[in-house]
This record gives sequence, structure tokens and C-alpha cells, in this order.
Amino acid sequence: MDSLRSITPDLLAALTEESFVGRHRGGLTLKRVKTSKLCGGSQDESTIDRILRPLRALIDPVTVLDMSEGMTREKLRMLKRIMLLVVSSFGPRERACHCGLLDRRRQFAQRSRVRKLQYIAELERNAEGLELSAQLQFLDQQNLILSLENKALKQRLDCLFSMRHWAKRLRVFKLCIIVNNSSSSSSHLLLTDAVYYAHLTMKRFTTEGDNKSPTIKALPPKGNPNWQFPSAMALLTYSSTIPFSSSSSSSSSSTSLSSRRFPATPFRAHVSEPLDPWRFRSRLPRPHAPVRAKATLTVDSPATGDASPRNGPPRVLLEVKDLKAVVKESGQEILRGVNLTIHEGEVHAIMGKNGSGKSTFSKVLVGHQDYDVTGGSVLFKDQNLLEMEPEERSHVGLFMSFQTPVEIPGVSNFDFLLMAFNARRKNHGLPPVEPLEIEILQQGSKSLAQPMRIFQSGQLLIVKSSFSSSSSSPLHPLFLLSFPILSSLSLLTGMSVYRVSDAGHFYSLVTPKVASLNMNPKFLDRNVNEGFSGGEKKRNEILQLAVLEADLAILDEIDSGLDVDALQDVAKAVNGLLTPNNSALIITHYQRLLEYIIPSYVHIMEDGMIVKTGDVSLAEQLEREGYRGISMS
Ligand SMILES: Nc1ncnc2c1ncn2[C@@H]1O[C@H](COP(=O)(O)OP(=O)(O)OP(=O)(O)O)[C@@H](O)[C@H]1O
Repeated sequence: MDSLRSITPDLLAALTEESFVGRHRGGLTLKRVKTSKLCGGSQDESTIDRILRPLRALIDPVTVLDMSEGMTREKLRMLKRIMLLVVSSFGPRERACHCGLLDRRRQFAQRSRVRKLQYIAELERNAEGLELSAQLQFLDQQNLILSLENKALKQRLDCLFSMRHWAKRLRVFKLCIIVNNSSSSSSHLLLTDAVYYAHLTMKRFTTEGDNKSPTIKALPPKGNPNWQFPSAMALLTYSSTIPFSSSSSSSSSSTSLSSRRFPATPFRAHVSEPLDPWRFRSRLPRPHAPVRAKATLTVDSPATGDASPRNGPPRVLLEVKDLKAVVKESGQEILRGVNLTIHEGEVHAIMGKNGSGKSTFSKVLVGHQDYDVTGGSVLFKDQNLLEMEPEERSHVGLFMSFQTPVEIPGVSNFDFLLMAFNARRKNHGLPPVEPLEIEILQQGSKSLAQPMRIFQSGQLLIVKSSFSSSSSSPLHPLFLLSFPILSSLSLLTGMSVYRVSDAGHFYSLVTPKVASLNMNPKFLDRNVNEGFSGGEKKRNEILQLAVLEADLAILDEIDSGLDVDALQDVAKAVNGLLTPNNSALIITHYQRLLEYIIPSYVHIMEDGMIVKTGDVSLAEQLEREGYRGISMS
């Protein structure tokens, strides 16, 4: 508000001149003005800065990074400070739920807020003609990064307008907009969006009307009767274009940003917030100081299941009685009275023709949003499962591997597993586990461009540290060499040398599981299921199960798309996870999987009900004779 008070009458007068270009955006009129008009013809940077500083403060919540000329050291520096990739905002709900990702709500957002976030992602997807490439990444509860690459104005407005609705709830105060379009007019549009967003979040405006055609009304700041909405807005628009206009006029700025491009503008000023990425990515070395994690935890599993049998008869893990469910949207009844009881230590297989309701049954058990339960009961470890939210179901020990595992862009497998693992530990009152312990042995002259993953634990290794604009490629260790050689190399190349220890850390828990599944450790560093082959996705599902050690694993067609070797690997891994205290519910079409994972019971589902139950010989019969050969009575 103070900054608004500093707008001088001269500036306001300049802004009301007819020469301004008006632009209408959903009821909001923006105008452009010339630098010379605002600053009395002065081209002197310090004068411009003095005049515009108060205005720049108004758009503090917004960072704009122009990526049209690629990544530079300066941009990277800014990104590194704000880009705490904690959770993908619109990671598919089901996957997130089952791995307890959403349990981070206390840290990041209330459940309702997360839902809101998902709603927005959907809204973006559904906006007319919008091929979703607006990436909204939820960094933490106060930071967002929104990449609106080459979006048309309307699409950007849709996004921004929808953001307005929940930004307040999320208490987001900071937004980073990445501009990938090099044209100055687009940059201008993006910047006006940024201003628009900043004002909305700062509650300078109210809106009326529906989402499609909102009308923005100005709320004059207290104590400033002279303030006029269009004028001030135009001024802000102007001031926000400074970094871009200076760069576009500069012919020499072909590959990197000069310091002029990020002068003492709000864009730089506000990223100096005391954000600490290392707090979140504690496996990363701080660039300038050796780090050694203090805590060395014993990685004990949060899961209740262990290999030793409990005293007494096996307890009932899951009890489903007369379960009925319909498709939420259409009301079509799919489950028409399922009954099933699973004890600890048992493996149940459900087989059945296509469309008989097997997947629906498993999805209803984990609380999939597409279905409504219309009758019956489900007790899991004596608790009413139907009353629990999906993520709670995960916490009490239910895990589901989906038929089509979902991809979670922007979240590495390792991070995902760690988050899910720690979410479960938290739920069990256990402290979080650190990923790795990293010590910098020799700091290279270059700083790390991006987060890295280190696979060779307990070894000396060298890490590439050049800048790279292909953001998704992780940095891999290049060599495994002795320290003197590494040291010389480091001096020569500017690379850094680290010693990594994983003892007692999450890494030491996850790597044997990766090995047992014959997975390449590099999969840990890739985004969850992104670009994975069908078989790799299935293995990855089992890796998640192995890390989370659920009490009841529901495996929906884990054999589909697996080659013979992969099938054996997966089956071996599942068998290795089975203890007298946990159980598995396997949905499959083929008996071959059940040759490797021997079920205690085989059920046949038909038309939304379990119509026959037998032992493994039932699956064999099915293989020989098909469903026609089996009497369902
Ligand atoms: N969300 C939904 N919307 C509409 N129909 C649905 C939905 N979910 C399930 N169905 C319908 O319910 C029936 C059972 O589907 P489900 O996927 O549970 O069968 P399935 O036994 O797992 O089949 P398959 O062996 O082919 O995987 C099908 O007719 C399916 O089209």
C-alpha cells in the first residue's frame, strides 16, 4: 500500500493520456505507456529505478524468468532458490493416495486444498483447445511455478483466473512464471498476467460474474483516494516489462542474460526470500559448505508386518460383506454383492471374464473416486475401510498396484518412494528417514546445475556440474576413480567430488529392493513411470510395494505386459514380501502367474459377484477348459 501512495500525480496524469494502448482482459483494462513518459524522458537507470521502485514492489509475488534464450547461470540461480520440487500438483490422485503422498497435507496443504489443486489441473486440461502444457507445480505451501509455454492469452487467463480461487486458500504468495516465448509482445502479455495474478492474490481486486467472463473491480487502497485502477495497472504493466524490453533491444544477448536483464527489479528482489531448498532435498550437497547429515537413522519399516507369525490363529485382515457399488457418474451398478474374507498370510486370486468387475472391486477397496458404495461393509484390520479417505487406507496398510500405472511428471521415483515411506513413518509416529549422507570432498569451480542422484554409494565419485538446459536429464556420476585422480580431474574440469554414504539412510533401504527386482538403479532417478515400458512400470509398482510393505497388497494384473523373465522377477519379489502377517489379493487372467505365486484361494468373479471359490486347481481348470468348462453354481 505504501508503494501505491508513492505514485505521483504526474505519473497518474501520464497514464491517462490517450496515446496509451488499451487492452481488454476479462473486464480488466490494461494500458501500456512509454518509459520516457513515466520517467520524464530520462533513460538513466537509477532515475527509472527510483521512480518505479515502489511500483515494482507491488508485483513482488511474481518472478518472471524468460527462458526464450535458454538457461543461464543467473536464471538457474534464481530457479534453484525457488524450485523446490516437492510434489507434482496434479499427480494422479489415485497413485498419490496409495503411496501416502497426499498425507503431506499437513506440511503442504489441507486435503481440500489439494483437491482444489487437482480441480485446477483438470480445468486446465479441459479448457477449450488447450493441449495441456501449462505446468503447475506445487512446490511447497508458499511457492508455485507455472510454466505457460506459448499459451494463447485466453488459456493463460483461464489458468490464472482459476488460480485466483485457491491461491488464497493455499496462501501462495509467490509465483514463478517461466516465459518460453521470445516475442516481446508475448513477454508483455505474460508479464501483464503476472501483474494480474499478483494483484489478485494481494486482494487489490474483487471479481464479479462467472468464471468465463469475470469482471474485475478495483479496491482502492486505504488512504489513497487518488489511486485509479486502470492507471495504476498500466503503470505496473509498464514497470514489469523493463527486464524484457532491455533485453529485446540488446542484440548481444543471444545466449545469456546480461546483468541488465535482471537488474534490481522485483524479479530478483523477491527470490531472496529465505527459502532453503536443501531443507527439502537434503541429499544434495550445499554448494559451498561440506555437509554431513547429523542424524543416522536405523531404517525400520513403518509397516506392521514382519516375518514372525503372531500367536494364535491368523486374524482376519479384510472382511467384505455384500459389497455393492455403482459408477458415480452414471449410477450403473457394477458390484452386486461381493463377499470375501482374507486372513493374514493368505494369497487370494480373483479371476473372471473381461468386464466382470474385478478392477472395480479393487478400486472400490482403495476408495477410488469414480465409484459410490451403495451397500455392504468392508472391514480392514477391524476398521471400517469405507469411512476412510483413500490416503488413510494407504496408511493403515492397503496398497494397490494399478492395471495401468500412472505417470507423475516432475517427481522422481526416489523422491516419491521417500515421500511415501516417510509419510507412512510419520503416520506411525516415527521420524523421517534421510535419503543420503553426502560430503563434498572437493568443491569444483562450477556450481551444480541441477539436483543429482548418486548411485554408487560409499564410493568416491565425480559429478557432472555443467549447466544444462535439458532440465529432465539427471546428473549421473561419470567415473568411479580414486580420489587423487578425481581430485586432479576436478581441478582440470571444474567438477566437484563427493563422498556418499548411505548407511542407515533411505538409499540403503531402497537399493536392495531395486536389485531384487532386477531393476536398473537409474530408474530411481527417473520420474515416476514417465517413459517406462509396460514391464518397467509393473516392476516399479512392486518396488513401491516393497518399500511400503503393506499389510494387504492388491495387485491388479501385474502380469500383463511382462516377459517371462520379468514375470519371474516380479513374482519372486512378491513372494519375498509375503510374510505370515500380510496378504495379497491378486487379480489376473492367467494361471501362469499363479504358478509362481501360489494362491491359498482362487475366486471367480462374474457380473459383480464372486460366484465360485476354490484352490489353485480352479485356476488350472480354467486354463484348460475356459470359463465355459466351469460350473458357476
Ligand atoms: N468408471 C467407469 N465408468 C463406466 N463404466 C465403468 C467404470 N468402471 C467400470 N466400468 C464398467 O464396469 C464393468 C467392470 O469393469 P472392470 O474394469 O471392473 O472389469 P474387469 O473385470 O476388471 O475387466 P478386465 O478383466 O477387462 O480388466 C465394465 O463393463 C466397465 O465398463
